[in-house]
Formats: sequence, C-alpha cells, structure tokens
Amino acid sequence: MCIAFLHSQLPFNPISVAVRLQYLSLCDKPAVMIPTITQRVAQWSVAQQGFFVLAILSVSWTAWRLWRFTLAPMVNKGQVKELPYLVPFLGHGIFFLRDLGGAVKYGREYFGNTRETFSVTVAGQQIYIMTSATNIAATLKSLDTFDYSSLITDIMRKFGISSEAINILHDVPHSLINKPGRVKSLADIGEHSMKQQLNPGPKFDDFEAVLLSEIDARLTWDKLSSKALLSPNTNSPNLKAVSLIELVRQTLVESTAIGFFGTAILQVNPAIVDTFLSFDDRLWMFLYGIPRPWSSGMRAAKEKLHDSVVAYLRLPKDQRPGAAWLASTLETEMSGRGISTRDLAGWLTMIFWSLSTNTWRLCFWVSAYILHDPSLLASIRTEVLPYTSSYSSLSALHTDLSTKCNLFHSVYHETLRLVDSPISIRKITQPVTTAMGESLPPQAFLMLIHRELMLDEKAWGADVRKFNPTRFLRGTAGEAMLRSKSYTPFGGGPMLCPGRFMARGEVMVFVALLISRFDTVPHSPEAQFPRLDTTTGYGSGILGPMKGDDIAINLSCRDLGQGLVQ
Ligand code: HEM
Repeated sequence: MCIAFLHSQLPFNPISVAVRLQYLSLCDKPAVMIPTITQRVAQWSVAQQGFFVLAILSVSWTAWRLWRFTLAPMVNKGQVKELPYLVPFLGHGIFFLRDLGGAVKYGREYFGNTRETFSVTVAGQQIYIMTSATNIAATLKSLDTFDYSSLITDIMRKFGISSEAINILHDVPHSLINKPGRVKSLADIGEHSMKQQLNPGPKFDDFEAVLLSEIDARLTWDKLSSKALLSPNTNSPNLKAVSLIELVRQTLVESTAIGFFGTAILQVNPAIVDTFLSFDDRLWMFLYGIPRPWSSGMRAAKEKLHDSVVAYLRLPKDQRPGAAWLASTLETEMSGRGISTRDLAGWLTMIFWSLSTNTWRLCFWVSAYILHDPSLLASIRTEVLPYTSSYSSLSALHTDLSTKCNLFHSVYHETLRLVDSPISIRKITQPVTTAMGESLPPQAFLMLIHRELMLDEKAWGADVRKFNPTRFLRGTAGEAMLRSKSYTPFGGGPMLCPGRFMARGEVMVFVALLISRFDTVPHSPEAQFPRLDTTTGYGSGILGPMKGDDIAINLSCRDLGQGLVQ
C-alpha cells in the first residue's frame, strides 16, 4: 500500500521503472523473468526478505524526498516552496495538531525568514501559509479569488445545522428573484442583521446597554459570582478572595446569555454558563474536528447547549421577553422560510458562541496585566475614576474609557496584540499571484497567520514579546501602529470582525468598574503571572491561560462616588 502511495506521489516510481526496464530488455521472455525474481526472493530467509523490502522502501523514500523537495523546486521555479517532511501523506499533521504556532514559526525560519508563502502537507491536504503583512493585507481585501463561504458552511455544520437548512439559507425565493435590492437569501439577511446589531448605531446601542447593565449588576459586592469565590466560608464581611478567571467568565458569559436570549434561557438551563464553558474549554477539539472518543466531553457539552436553545425556542414567545433584536429577527425570518427549530437553535448557538468565546478570554488578560502590576493598576485607576464615579449611561462610560483614558486604551490594544492568535482561512478559487509575486493554484487552502504579524520583530522592535503598556499611547509613534498592516487582531477586509466594538465595551467597562469599586490585592503576593497557552487553540482567536493558571485576588469595597447619574 505504501509503495502504491509512493507511486501516486512521484512522477516515476523507481521499483516499477526497474521492473519495466527488465521487461523491455527481455521482452521475448517476460513470463519467465518476473517469476524467477519472485521465486528467488521466496527462497530467501525471512531476515533476507525483510532486508530486501527495507532496502526497496529506503531507495523509494530517498528518491521521493530527493525529487519532491530538491529536484522539483529546481524544475518548477517560481512556485511556492514546500516545507519538507518525513512521512508521506501524514506530512506535518502531528506537528500541526500539537503545536500549530510552532510549526508555522519553524516553516518561516526554514525559508530564511523571508516571509515568502510556503506550503505544508497535512494528512494529504496541501495548505499554503502566509506570514507576510503585505500578502495578508492584499489577500484579506480580495473577495473574488479567496473564498470564505465554504468555511462558514463548515462551522455551521459543526454547530449541528443540517444540509437541508444550509441549502434553504442560500436559496432565494422565487417571489424575491426579480425584486430590487441586495438582501434576498436568509444568509444575506443573517449577515446584514449581524452587522446592524453589532456595528455602531441605534441597534448596537440598545444591545450594548442591556449587556453592560448585566455586567454592572454582577460587579457589586453582594452579586459577585459565588463560583468565583475561593474558600467562601473563610471570607470576612469586608473581604472576598476571588479567582479572577472565574469572576470574568461567569460575569461575562452570563451577561451575554441574558443580553442575547433574555432571562428565559436560565429557566430552561440554569447552568447555561457552565454548559457553555464546558464546551468552550475544549474549543480546539471542535475547531480541529477531533473525533470521538477523544472529544466526547466537548460533543456532550455542545449538544447540551444546542438542546437548551431548542427548549428555549419551544417556550411561547411571550414567556421569553428581552431577547436581542438579532435573535428575534433571525427567528422570525428563518421560521418564516421553513427552517426547523433545531436548525434555528444551531444558528443562535453559533452566534452566542461568537459573542462569548473571545471576549471573556481577552477580559481575563487585560484584567490580569493590570492587577498584576501595582503601579500600572494605580495609574489606570487614577485615569478611569473621573469617569466611573459619575456617568450618564454605561454606553457613555464605554465611549469615555475608550476615547479619554489613553493608558487604558493602550493597555487594551497591547494585550490584544500579545494574546490574540486568529487565523483567517480562505479557499483559492482561481490561479492567482500574491502581492509578493508567488503563484498559488486554485482549490488550495490558504492560512493567514495574524499572530506572525503581531509578533514580527521588524515591525514592532526588539521588545516585541514583552508587555509594554505604553506601546500604543495616543500622540506617540505607537498610535500609528494601530492602523498598520502588522496589527490585525480582528482580521480585515470584508470579514473584519463586526464584534470588535462590543468586545471593547465589555472588557473596558468590566475592568474599569472592577478596579473602581474594589480594592484589589493579590491573594498570594509571590504568585506567578499566568502563562499563555500558545499550543492549545492556536488560531482560534484569543488564547487562554495554561490549565490551572489564574490570578487570585482579595477584594474589598471602595467608596465610589455617585456612579450612574440618572
Ligand atoms: C476579542 C474579541 C474578538 C476577536 C479577537 C475576534 C476576532 C475575529 C477575527 C480575526 C475575525 C476574522 C476571521 C477571518 O478573517 O476569517 C472575526 C470575524 C468575525 N467575528 Fe470576531 N472577534 C472577537 C469578538 C467577536 C464578537 C463579540 C462577535 C459577536 C458576535 C464576533 C463575531 C464575528 C463574526 C460574525 C465574524 C465573521 C464576519 C463575517 O463573516 O463577515 N467577534 N473575528
């Protein structure tokens, strides 16, 4: 089987060539020649036969390597180079699965750090890897040549949306075919509605107001999540020891669930936050398509989440008030065109996941960087207090924090730069030449590695891997970097993340209220800063901390002026 495989990979197969040559030179008696070799081999001892097979395999393997990674690149000049690998078909599969970021870095350095595009083989599939800012910026803009719809369909399927529903989503009803206007298919309506809800405007304001008010309510002394309390029985009336990671994720995910579905989601599943987190903690298995039984826990949590949303949708509409405009609009539009409740629930689960997953992780890291450094904490507290002690609305507070608190704003972006690792995946639809002049074949997959840009020493300087809170301060050269090709935490082009405003509001308001309302002292002063987990989940967005890493803090109340002024 292995030889058959080598045959398919090589333009020639050394074994079949040898046999054919013998056949041609002795074509008058082929029937005698071939059985003679077979008979001779059959007479050898097992050890000799093993050695013979090994010798053939070694010669085949060496010829394959020599052709594929040395001679072929010389013959096919101008084509994207391939990163060599040892095991045919498998290629870099295991390296990619275990440490995708490490594999990409290895490839970039292997080709002399030129940042040219290179290709890798993963389980028989050839994938092109881009790490150059110029190439990535040009690719993100081009819709005709680089398609992302098949990837969205893939995610939908993973969220349990049926093929039938996916067909309906892209269908345009006959009654609409001749009507003017762009928005016709359900997929168009979904995309358009998502942008209306998430891009600044009246619908964004309404949604943000609800979401931030839920966060605000949970960041008060009596309402702090009980799941975040470390040793609840020993807390004094004025002091609470808290796990930062639990405080952040319980607060943000629950606020998002209520903001998106309304409180009825807690009636159908009071543990919706834990169900979501049980799935989200194993997200890499979901995105990498890890099969059962290794991913059974992730699959069970995802099913439970999906079932909860189905149960929610089966409640009469008047028993589930307070849903976001986006959720209600999609429900009306989709059920009107025959999408089943289960498929609709899959779609809403997918949006709930997009709203929650990256934001809580980013919020954890921004809080961690600030709380871990007492002098940074003091500076940011001084900066935000004038706004958190008196504000007209939580949305106005978000605006003030992001436009007037320069150090806080810089810390937000510096954290994003260091902890974000999204990968944009595109399918090449036609032969194309990249901005750096490389030819890419159609039908291949392309990965745009944003983290490679955000950690490029040439763009950011020698301290690129260090947290520098003032890197993006307004009025400095760093401010311009926010608009550079090397800073793409939310992607770019037509797929630029529409959730970036909501994420910033949630994170900035959470952190500002936390440090304004509470004195925060490390629970154990010698504790290490949480380590970033750069292997699990590389490519899916904001990276999490290593398992078990956290910041434990002692909270006590501060006197905070008027707060919300009605
Ligand atoms: C820190 C938080 C976030 C980060 C780092 C982030 C990152 C990204 C990135 C890099 C992309 C581009 C993907 C590509 O090019 O293939 C993207 C797209 C997207 N993001 Fe986010 N995101 C965040 C928060 C959110 C939130 C809160 C939502 C709300 C639902 C959201 C919804 C989306 C959607 C719908 C797209 C696809 C856009 C489209 O199809 O046109 N994201 N995000």
